[in-house]
Amino acid sequence: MQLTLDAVSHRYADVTVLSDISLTIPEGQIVCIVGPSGCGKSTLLRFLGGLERPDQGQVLQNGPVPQGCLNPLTYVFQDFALLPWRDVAGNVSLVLEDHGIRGTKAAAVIDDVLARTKLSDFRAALPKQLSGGMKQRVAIARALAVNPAVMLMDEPLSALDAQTRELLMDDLIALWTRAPFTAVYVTHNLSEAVRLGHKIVVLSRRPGTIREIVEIDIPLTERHAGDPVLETHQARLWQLMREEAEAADKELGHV
Ligand SMILES: Nc1ncnc2c1ncn2[C@@H]1O[C@H](COP(=O)(O)OP(=O)(O)OP(=O)(O)O)[C@@H](O)[C@H]1O
Repeated sequence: MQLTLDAVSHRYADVTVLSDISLTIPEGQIVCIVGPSGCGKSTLLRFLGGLERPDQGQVLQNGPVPQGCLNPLTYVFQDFALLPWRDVAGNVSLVLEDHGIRGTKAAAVIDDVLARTKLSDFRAALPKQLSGGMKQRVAIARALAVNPAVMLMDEPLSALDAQTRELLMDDLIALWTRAPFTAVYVTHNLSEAVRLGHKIVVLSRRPGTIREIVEIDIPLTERHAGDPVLETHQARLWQLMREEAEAADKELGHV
């Protein structure tokens, strides 16, 4: 399934948050969204997920959902959002129970997603026994269990330390390579964006408009830290972000 934002604008009271955003999220691609704090990235994600509706413009879903899809638009949050009293398998099972899937059918899905996220040996662990990286793996396993059409990821790695982030990025790339998924991935971290994004959308300061879309056509498996092409892309993104931050700073200086 492909998602399209068509001329989306939105205000909260007297604050215009987003202005005239038109964007396509193609099936099988990871689209990263970067931009200064408060420019409307999470708001955009809520519109894409149908949690809120924009004042103007539309969010369109085109094409069929994957076979066996239980929840077409599934979120992965920064804070993992796991139930502390349920073990790893129980947290994944919850989303299946919501759809009436139990017993051997549920067990097969749980086994599959835990294997894909390297959690098979931790199925009986409680969240408090897991590191941050492992908790986020559980959240990703839970998202995969519903076989979503699009994963909406709101800064999924930003609560993790740098080494864990690297490992999780490798895991996401391995998951995508095995079975390409569609994702919208909000991040502040430009090195994450150039490692994971097929397309990187740079939003301006509030009201968020599309400043530039950077496409990177290097296969995800060939993107390595320190790659000069990726560093050039990252430098370009930083230049754009810096201009926005400086402009925001100057505006505040005039208040
Ligand atoms: N429900 C709401 N009611 C009123 N204002 C809101 C609401 N949700 C968001 N805002 C405002 O809209 C603006 C954009 O918020 P949003 O969280 O989408 O930005 P963001 O780019 O994700 O920010 P950050 O990078 O800091 O996470 C902010 O000024 C925020 O205060």
